[in-house]
Amino acid sequence: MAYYLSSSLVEWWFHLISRSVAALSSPILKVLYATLLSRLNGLIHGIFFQFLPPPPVSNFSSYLDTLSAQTHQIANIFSPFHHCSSQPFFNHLQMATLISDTAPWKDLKAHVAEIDKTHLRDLMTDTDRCKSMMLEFDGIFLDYSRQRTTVDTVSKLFTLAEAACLKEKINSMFNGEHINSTENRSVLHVALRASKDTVINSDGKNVVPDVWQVLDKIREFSDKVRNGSWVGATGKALTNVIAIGIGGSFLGPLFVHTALQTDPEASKSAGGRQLRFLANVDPVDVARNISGFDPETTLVVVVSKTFTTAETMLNARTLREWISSALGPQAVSKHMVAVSTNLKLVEKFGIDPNNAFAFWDWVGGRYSVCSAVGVLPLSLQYGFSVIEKFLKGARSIDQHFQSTPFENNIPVLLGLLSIWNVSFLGYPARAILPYTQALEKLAPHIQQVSMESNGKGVSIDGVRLPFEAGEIDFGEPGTNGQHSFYQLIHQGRVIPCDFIGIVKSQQPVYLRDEVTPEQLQSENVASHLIPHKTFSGNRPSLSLLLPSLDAYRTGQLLAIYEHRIAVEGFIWGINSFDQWGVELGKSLASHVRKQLHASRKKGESVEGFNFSTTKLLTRYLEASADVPSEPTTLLPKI
Ligand SMILES: O=P(O)(O)OC[C@H]1O[C@H](O)[C@H](O)[C@@H](O)[C@@H]1O
Repeated sequence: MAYYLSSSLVEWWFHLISRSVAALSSPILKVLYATLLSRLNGLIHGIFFQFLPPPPVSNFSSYLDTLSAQTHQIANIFSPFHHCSSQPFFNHLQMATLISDTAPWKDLKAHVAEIDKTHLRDLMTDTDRCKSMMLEFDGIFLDYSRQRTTVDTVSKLFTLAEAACLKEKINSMFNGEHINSTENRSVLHVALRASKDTVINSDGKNVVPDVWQVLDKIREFSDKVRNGSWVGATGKALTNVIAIGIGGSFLGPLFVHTALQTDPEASKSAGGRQLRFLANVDPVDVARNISGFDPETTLVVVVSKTFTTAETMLNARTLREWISSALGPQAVSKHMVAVSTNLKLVEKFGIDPNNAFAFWDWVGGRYSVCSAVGVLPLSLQYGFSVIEKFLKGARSIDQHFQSTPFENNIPVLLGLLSIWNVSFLGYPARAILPYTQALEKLAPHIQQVSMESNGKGVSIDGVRLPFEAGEIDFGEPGTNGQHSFYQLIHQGRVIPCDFIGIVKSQQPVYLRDEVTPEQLQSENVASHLIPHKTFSGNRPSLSLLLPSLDAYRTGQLLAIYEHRIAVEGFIWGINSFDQWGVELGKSLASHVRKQLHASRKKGESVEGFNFSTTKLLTRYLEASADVPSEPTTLLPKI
């Protein structure tokens, strides 16, 4: 206990040092101040070693690592040449300078006036420019020549990346440093898809063996369920799966499931099986999910990182009731399994810990599809070997992202272009437009990954941002979107578009050309209609062309977007890996729930809310006076 307490104190001390040194503008003052602080630092470590009990053996080497790293950091302050360091300490140091205060940011601001003099129509005639804005990796082709950028813009964006220490931040992520500083965690979703022989350390421990232990357990369990050696309480095979989860425990797996459903290999492998997702707390979602399913042949997977999320826990209790009322309470152990980082709560809920699949706090919810969160339900549906290909696809992009120079690095380029559009050209939204119905759930998933990650108002150091970070993501598969919101994109607001094309469709159908001679005749447009039929153009877009869409390519697409979003956050200097706004929402919702309960059960009046909320709650309570105050055991049904 004393060790942990003192260790936290030391952590806090270093945080203080880094922030206070960073606050000084003069380099000479920095050096003098750092000298003084390093002396004090020595004193603190002396006290730590002499008067406190030794730290536990397992933590001792990591403590020594920290100590040596910190000594190195203090020494580094004396170097006038340091700018970016992979040490988290320097993240504090340089993040205290907002990116918007740097010369490359100001240079890009000034550059906008030059770009405003250009038109995409003309930029597109410069073949050399266009060629320089096309690249390929592993069959994936990126063309960003339709962005409102010149070669000069792109080079200025690389200079901005340097000022933001992008390379060092990417390395810090892969090295398992605690870049999610407000939650004091590493960010290692890349470890979830690493090959068995890779070493990725978090807090001095290689996490890859743990990852593979769970993957092997999933392979074994999903094989048993699929081949009928794991059966339900009445001896019947479990051919249906309902995965309960919300947010990151839902959107990613749903996106991958939708992408694979019509892929020939995956759909063959899923033959006779069904996978559904239950997310919404609205009982309508329960009714839809259990409709046509028999508890005898259904396996329920409860997916929750925390195992406390109100919606998921309510739905889990409802489906536990669905199973036990039909098959008896003892059936739960055969029909319910769980995925969580909180195995204690899983057991408390009544799920056998042997049937729980772990993941770790260094996996953010919205980055968890490659953990058991996605891999378990998807392997039950498609077989582990198909899902392993999905992991391999994501891994190929991880390697590309980590090792490719920025000029040819797809996620880096995409991230920098987003920064250009949002922070310099002032286009805050982005449309994600995949030309395949199989990517129907890509935009909803990316909405969470992007908007929950980068929708922040302060820098990673807690300084209020003088610019708006984050972007508004939305989308729909083409051609559906064309018949819906493309009008606004053509002639209304400017919304940069990601066009995602798939060369070889999952379900190819080739029709004869249907163009009619009438369409080819020139139109005699009436003069009053001419302004309505005029398109000013100059609207940025980019094209990402994938050779096909199978499990491997789906993994690649996922990782491209995940890393692109991280790049944006790294440049803006924010923490893309926490979500305090959502946490606030959760606690506000819990106040409302408590109030509704107290009003219904004890007739308490609505108190402690503002006028509007009080009015709405009172009105709702009056209008729903027939709702029983005691929980009902009736299950929703269609
Ligand atoms: O997986 P859980 O712990 O149930 O959390 C589900 C979701 O809860 C919140 O909405 C978080 O902001 C999401 O990031 C998370 O994915």
